[in-house]
Amino acid sequence: MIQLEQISKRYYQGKREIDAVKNVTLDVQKGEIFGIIGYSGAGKSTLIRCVNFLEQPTSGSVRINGIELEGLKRAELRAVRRRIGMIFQNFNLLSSINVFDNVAAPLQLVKTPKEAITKKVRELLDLVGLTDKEESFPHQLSGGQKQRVAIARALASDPEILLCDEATSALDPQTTESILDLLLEINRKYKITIMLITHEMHVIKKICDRVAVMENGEVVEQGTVMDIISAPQQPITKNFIKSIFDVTLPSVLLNKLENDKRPGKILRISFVGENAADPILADLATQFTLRPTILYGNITQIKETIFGCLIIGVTGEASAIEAGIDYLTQQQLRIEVIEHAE
Ligand SMILES: Nc1ncnc2c1ncn2[C@@H]1O[C@H](COP(=O)(O)OP(=O)(O)OP(=O)(O)O)[C@@H](O)[C@H]1O
Repeated sequence: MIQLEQISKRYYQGKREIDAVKNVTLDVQKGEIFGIIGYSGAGKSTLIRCVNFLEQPTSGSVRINGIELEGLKRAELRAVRRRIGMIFQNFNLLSSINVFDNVAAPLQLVKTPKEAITKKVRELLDLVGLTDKEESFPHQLSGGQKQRVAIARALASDPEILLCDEATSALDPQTTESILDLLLEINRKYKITIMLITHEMHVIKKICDRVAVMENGEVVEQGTVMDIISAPQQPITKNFIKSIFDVTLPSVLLNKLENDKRPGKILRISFVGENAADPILADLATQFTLRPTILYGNITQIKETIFGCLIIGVTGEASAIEAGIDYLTQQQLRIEVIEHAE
C-alpha cells in the first residue's frame, strides 16, 4: 500500500547539510496501523511528510498503491493525495470558519453538490462524536474536540490512507486514549490504512500492528509490535520499551539475591496470550520437585493480546532445573536464564 524504498532527505541550512532521513525502506500493508517511533529530531516528521510528497525526498522511491510519486504531473499528484488524509499535532483547523465548514472544506474544493456535502459532514461529525458542535468555531473547542474535527475533515474525501503526525502529543492522557480509540474504530470500520509517528511507546502498544524505530534519520529496528516489545534488540528500542513495560529486577531484590548463596537459577519467562493462564509454577514444583519463587512480574496488553513477563528463582537439583527449563520451553514460553546483575 505504502512502499518507501531507500528514502533519504537532505536539508541545507546555509552551507550546513542536514540528513534528516537516511535510506529508509518500509512497506506498509493495506489495512494495518503502522507506527514510527523515535525521539525528537529522529526524522519522523520528515519521513511521514515524504509519504504524500509534502516533502519531496532527495532520493529514493515512494509508491502508493503501486503508483510512483516521483515524476507525477501536478493533477496526478493531487489525485493520489486525495486518497491520503492527514492529521497534525496542532490540528491545523481554519480558525475563521465553523466546525461544519472545516469538515466540508475538502468537499467544497472538488465542487461536491451541497446536499451531498451536508449528508457527508453530518455522518462524519456523528462518527467523531461532535454532532452538537456543528456551528462552533475552533477556539470554542477543547484540544481533543479539535483533533476530532481534524479527523472528520481528513476522512471527508474517503481516503484509503490516514497519516497521523504526532496526533495525540498535545493532548492529556485521557483525551489521548479517546482519540486512539477513535483511530482504531476508523481503521476497523473503514479499513483505512494508518501510518502514524509518535515518541510515545504507549501509542504504539495500544493501536499499532507493526512499528519502526527511528534514530538519527535511520530505521534501526522494525517488526510486529509484539516482537519488538517482547524481544527488543537495539538499546534505543529497549529504552522505549522500559517506559511501558519494565522487566528488570528492582535494585532491592538484586541486592538480596547477590547475598543469597543457595544453588539455583533465575529465569525470565515471557508469555503471550493463552499461555498466561497455564499453571507452570505448580508444574515445576510437582513434576520436577523444584522450588520456584516469584521475584518480579509484569503483565500488559499489546493491542488485543496479553503479554507478560515473570522473573522467578528456582532451586533444586541441577539436572532437575535443566529438565524444568526444557519443559517450560516446550510450553511455547520464552525462557532466559539471567544473571543476578541483569
Ligand atoms: N525544513 C527544514 N530545514 C532544515 N532542517 C530541518 C527541516 N525540517 C527538519 N529539519 C531537521 O531534520 C532533522 C529531523 O527533523 P524532524 O522534524 O523530521 O524530526 P522528528 O523526529 O519529527 O522530531 P520532532 O518529534 O521533534 O518533530 C532535525 O535535525 C531537524 O532540525
